[in-house]
Amino acid sequence: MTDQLWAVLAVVLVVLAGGTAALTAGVRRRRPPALPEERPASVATAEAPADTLPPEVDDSDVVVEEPPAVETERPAPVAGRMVRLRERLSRSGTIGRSLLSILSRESLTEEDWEEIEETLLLADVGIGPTTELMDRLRTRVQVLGTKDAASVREILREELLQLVDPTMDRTLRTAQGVGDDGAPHPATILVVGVNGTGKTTTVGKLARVLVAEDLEVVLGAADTFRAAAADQLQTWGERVGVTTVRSDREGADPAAVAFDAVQAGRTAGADVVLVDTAGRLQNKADLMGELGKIKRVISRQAPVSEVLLVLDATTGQNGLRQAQVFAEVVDVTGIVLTKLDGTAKGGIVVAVQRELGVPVKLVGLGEGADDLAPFVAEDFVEALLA
Ligand SMILES: Nc1nc2c(ncn2[C@@H]2O[C@H](COP(=O)(O)OP(=O)(O)OP(=O)(O)O)[C@@H](O)[C@H]2O)c(=O)[nH]1
Repeated sequence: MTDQLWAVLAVVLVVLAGGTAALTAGVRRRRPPALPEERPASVATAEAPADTLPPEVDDSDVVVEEPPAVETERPAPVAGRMVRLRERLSRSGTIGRSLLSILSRESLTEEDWEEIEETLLLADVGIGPTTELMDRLRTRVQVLGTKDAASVREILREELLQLVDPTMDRTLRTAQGVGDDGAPHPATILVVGVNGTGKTTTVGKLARVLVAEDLEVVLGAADTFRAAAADQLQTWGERVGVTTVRSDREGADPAAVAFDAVQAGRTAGADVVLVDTAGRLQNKADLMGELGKIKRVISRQAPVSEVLLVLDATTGQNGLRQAQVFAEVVDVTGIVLTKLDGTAKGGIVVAVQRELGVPVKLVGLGEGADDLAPFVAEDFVEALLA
């Protein structure tokens, strides 16, 4: 009898213990969900000041890497870089030189015009701008009485310039702003684009452009997808005495790095915070989620001043499609066209501006540290005709 009693007791205990475990597991699984990112402004203010990290963002592994106290490089002056690097555009110049030689022929046949069209399309100018330019050239060449070389060149220069659009505002927004509390905050520049387009290199070169203009810069290595990208960026920064905010953990939250970079910039009284991002394109929703979150989190401390989209000029129409995806996801304010030194497809400048309605602000003209130039429409067209 006693044995039976003990057995019943044991069964009751086992059942009770199992029930408790199940309950505990249930509680663990039913933890309250993380706070939604988008909350009404009033609630967000009540729960956390605007300049603190949102609870869903963990920055415990983000570090601020001060540059070592060594002698730093002085980057090359920025003004006139496009003129100085003009010979790097010699391949792009094929388009200008070809057009010039065709237009200079005694009388132009339909075949000549077809050749002009082909030249423009091969240089990636795009169908719309090509048709437009041809119409204008036909009219102007007809009106032109004598066909001296100088007048043909001048007509072509004017028409190409109109296509590249010298009226677009290409200035980088690098001025500090003032917050609601009256405190200054740095300009923040988010750099987006597909991996391999030269994004990290561009952020490094852009830091040098800004340092050459005597601006205080902080870098944010929010491309946490590839740990080497942070090392690469830090090296760029160290060369010119610029601090890099980064995480050593691959896959760390990019928004946390971006937030801490802007915070470090504010604390240091920096003029500009440059944030490199990963921008993986395998899924538009992911991209939108990641870049949207980075932008929102940065905005808690300072509005995003610029979103620069880095595009590889050698990728032509494919690059253009990538650009469109990014433009649908974030408000791109400027384009950086890299590797323009290695391509005859300089017409992409026109095509991308037309497609996105956003100006090309900077161009990459080589692998050297100071081979990034502010884009000047007049200098570009002159280089095409040189
Ligand atoms: N010729 C030339 N090469 C360039 C230019 N800009 C970048 N590159 C090269 O392009 C390669 C890729 O550059 P990265 O900066 O590593 O590319 P990324 O887009 O940052 O790639 P992830 O870091 O993987 O995102 C490097 O070898 C650069 O030197 C340019 O304007 N001209």
